[in-house]
Amino acid sequence: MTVPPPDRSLVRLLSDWLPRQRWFGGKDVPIDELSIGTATELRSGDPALHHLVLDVRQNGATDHYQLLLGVRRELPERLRSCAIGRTSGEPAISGHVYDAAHDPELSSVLLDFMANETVVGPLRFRRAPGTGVRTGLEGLPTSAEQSNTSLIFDDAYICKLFRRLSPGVNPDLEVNLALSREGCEHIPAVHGWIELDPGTHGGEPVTLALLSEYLRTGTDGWQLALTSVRDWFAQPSSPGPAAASAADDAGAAGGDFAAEAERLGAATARVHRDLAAAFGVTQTPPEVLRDIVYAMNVQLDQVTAAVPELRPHAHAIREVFDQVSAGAAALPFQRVHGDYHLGQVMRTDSGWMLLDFEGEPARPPAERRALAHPLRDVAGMLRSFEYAARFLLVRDGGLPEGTTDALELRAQAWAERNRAAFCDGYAAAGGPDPAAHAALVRAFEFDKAVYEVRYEARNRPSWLPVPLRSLARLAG
Ligand SMILES: Nc1ncnc2c1ncn2[C@@H]1O[C@H](COP(=O)(O)OP(=O)(O)O)[C@@H](O)[C@H]1O
Ligand SMILES: O=P(O)(O)O[C@H]1O[C@H](CO)[C@@H](O[C@H]2O[C@H](CO)[C@@H](O)[C@H](O)[C@H]2O)[C@H](O)[C@H]1O
Repeated sequence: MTVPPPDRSLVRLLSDWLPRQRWFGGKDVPIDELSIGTATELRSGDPALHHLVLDVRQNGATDHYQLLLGVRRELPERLRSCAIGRTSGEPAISGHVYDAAHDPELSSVLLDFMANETVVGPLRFRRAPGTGVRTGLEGLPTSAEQSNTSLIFDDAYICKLFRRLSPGVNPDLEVNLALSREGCEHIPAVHGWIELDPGTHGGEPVTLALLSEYLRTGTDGWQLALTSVRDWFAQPSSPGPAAASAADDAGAAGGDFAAEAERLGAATARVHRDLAAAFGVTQTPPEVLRDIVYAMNVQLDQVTAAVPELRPHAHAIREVFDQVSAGAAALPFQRVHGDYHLGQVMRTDSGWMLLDFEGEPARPPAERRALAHPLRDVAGMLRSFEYAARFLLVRDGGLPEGTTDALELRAQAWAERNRAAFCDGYAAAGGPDPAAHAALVRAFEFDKAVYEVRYEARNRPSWLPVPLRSLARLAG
């Protein structure tokens, strides 16, 4: 017999539960105070559904997280894994409370409200102009490890609930709507969104969720790339000098990804073209690039202080940054993806689709929407080819003794071949040629790798060797 959990106040339960969630951004800092900013009842009865905005104070700053809170008198077995606890003394929210994103009976309310453009308290449910939203569908969260939580409704829609809320319109919604207006073929259609009226605080509505077309025929770029790397690792070794034969054979191996990488490069260039058309291009003076390099150095200092394993590479990284600063010139800046990697793209029947224009989750909102050089995205994807190639080498504590060196060479060959194919596709489709801006791309790559070191140290410590190993190689 299971012993029922003790009754506790909702705020105390949430303070215990929140730091254990993958999407919680402040895991490495203790919570000083948690309070409920807004609570909106979306459905009464048993089960009931409440929308909460949690104000979480850490290190003197307050972040806002949203939570769909389910409340039931009895918690069925299938919902135990998302239990938060049992509340007492809260007349409005009393009973077993849990993360209702995992409860299809409750998540269907979101779709119904978007279809009908319902307004409940400060919450506004919106339908995208010229589209419909089917009702009565139940949503279940994807199994993907994410910074947000996405619910799939009957293979028709995917609804991304932004967990950490930023002020104003979320760039993912803003960019997707703008690209739709440009007729961009490389994004899924937007069907609706949910926003929070800022009320007496003024300002723009805060985006809470984005409802998009579910790409039924889509396969995640990361999974496709990993399959290709696995095939490549499984090929029998070739005779001849190891490095040369590895590089030559990366093309001949089964599951070659290079043609896909090239098409992905072309799709990326076309999305950059549409972003430029939608938001404009600004010629920035050299000082802007020097400011960016300054910010790269600040991040490097912070991450080096927090993650000692980065220290041996810091000097070499700084030299790459300084080189760009010294040769800074005027450059065309525009809106970009901002957190571009293989997990953000899907291969469908009709080609590559780009997802998640939210920018890097750890960066402040203003930085995420800032104009940037499009090669910053290119560098992000180049890092991702490195990640895919190296992931199998460090997974589960690494490979057996003796196998690592040969596979390192193979991993490197796979990464090089696909990085080159991606850059060729990008330049051929009209993007700025990465080869002609090699120093800039290298600096962007190093900056991204430093970001990844912090990201992995905070979120997936067992992955930390992936960016560290490629930094060791890139930094020489
Ligand atoms: N429109 C879509 N159709 C099918 N799957 C999708 C769609 N959008 C996202 N996904 C899946 O969900 C995952 C995470 O989506 P993403 O927008 O990147 O969320 P997050 O910001 O939380 O990382 C993607 O890697 C993809 O597997
Ligand atoms: O997709 P998110 O917006 O949540 O982005 C964050 O998480 C990513 C991992 O899920 C992280 O990406 C890093 O790991 C990927 C493999 O899982 C790899 O393809 C990327 O190149 C690497 O940067 C991303 O940095 C982070 O912001």
